[in-house]
Amino acid sequence: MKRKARQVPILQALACGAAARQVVDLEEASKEESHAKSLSADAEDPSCEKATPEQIANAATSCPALVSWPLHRLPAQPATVRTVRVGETGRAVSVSDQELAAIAPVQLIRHALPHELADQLLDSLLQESDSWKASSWIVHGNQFTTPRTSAIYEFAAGGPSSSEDGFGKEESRTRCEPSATLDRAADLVQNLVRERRPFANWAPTLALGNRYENGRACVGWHSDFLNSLGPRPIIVGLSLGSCRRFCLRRSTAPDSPRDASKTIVASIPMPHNTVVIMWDDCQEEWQHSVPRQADSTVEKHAVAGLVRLSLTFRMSRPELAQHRKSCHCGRPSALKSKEGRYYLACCPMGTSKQCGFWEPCSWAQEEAERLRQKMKLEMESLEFPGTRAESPQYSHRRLTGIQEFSNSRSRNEASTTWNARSGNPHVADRVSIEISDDDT
Ligand SMILES: O=C(O)CCC(=O)C(=O)O
Ligand SMILES: [Fe+2]
Repeated sequence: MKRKARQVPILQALACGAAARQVVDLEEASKEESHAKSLSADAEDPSCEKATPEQIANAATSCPALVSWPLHRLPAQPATVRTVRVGETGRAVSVSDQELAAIAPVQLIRHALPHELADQLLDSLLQESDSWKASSWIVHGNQFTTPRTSAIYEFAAGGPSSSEDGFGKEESRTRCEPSATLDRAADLVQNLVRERRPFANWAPTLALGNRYENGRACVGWHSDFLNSLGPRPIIVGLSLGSCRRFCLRRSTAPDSPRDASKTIVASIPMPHNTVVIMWDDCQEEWQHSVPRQADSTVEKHAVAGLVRLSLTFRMSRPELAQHRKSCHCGRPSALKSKEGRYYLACCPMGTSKQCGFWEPCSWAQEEAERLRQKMKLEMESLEFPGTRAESPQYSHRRLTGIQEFSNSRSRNEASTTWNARSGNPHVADRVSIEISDDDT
């Protein structure tokens, strides 16, 4: 892969953390969610900035779900799956990585890279990330700074400028040269996707690095910009260093009217060298975040300590440049999606202000539909063990929520079945899913 070096802008990041299967009492799950809401914020939501270390510590103390999470507090042996129902507000269940793929359009890969490579990448990025910068933006006249630092690594020479991706020039995001180690990691990440979706022809052209110094560093609920990626992109996150939680929530009304008032929130501890592939419904229909955590709940890495680094690998599509459209303010507008509709909007960064530009984006709507049909045909032509619905990329559609999963078998049976499939289950292979009546 070729390299470039320069300054770039961007506004998002993602993350993940450790390992654990932990069931959270629903009442506490809701508390945790509301803490997540108040303590972590979207790149566009400055509230992420506001919590002080004391508030974080207090929140963790008053929220058992947060304090009971860390891996080192979990039993050494895999625990059994437990579901707690509290009133009618929802419930939380522990699920395996495979089960998660049946609920959300993501796939987790543990020990994703050869260990030496992951460790080497961590070592080099720990050093390089000293030069990474936080970004700032202005809302209602107030300046906010991201509670993490980041940088762009561009692999493909001649690809579209990151500025078209919301990584705008005016943000002066650090742009770094990918090392040979990162190039190799990018190639392997590409293979991980291609093994699962050969027809997607996915190849990362850039990676956004995020450094989370400690539990206060976070990224709030967001979906990634689609500008240069186009609709329904595949985005792959690699976690290095300490173990933080990577959260997903369904941001659109589910298909089934029965579930319309429900929100599914997955909280995924992701240890060093774990990959999450966000498949092509993920940016459109789900949001992700790396919420704040009390330092005492972050499982440290032997070398990185509390520091977590993430790289999100993305593929730009130069042919989409023709569709670029400027805001009233003259800067590139951002392509976004909400509830299945694509639109272009002003997305101020740096010191610029929101100009109010907004319009539906018909080409993206058509492109999304084209890609959906293409995938459907290609998935059908592939041979999966079992039915098409068994494919991880499709299986989440089969369920309107975890309730089908929960109802379809006894929870203990489910646990046994899935554990048996995944061999000797490790605590890292469990995630927690919450369903609440909270409206996103
Ligand atoms: O650090 C992470 O895993 C999340 C980063 C992220 O959401 C992003 O880069 O857009
Ligand atoms: Fe993101």
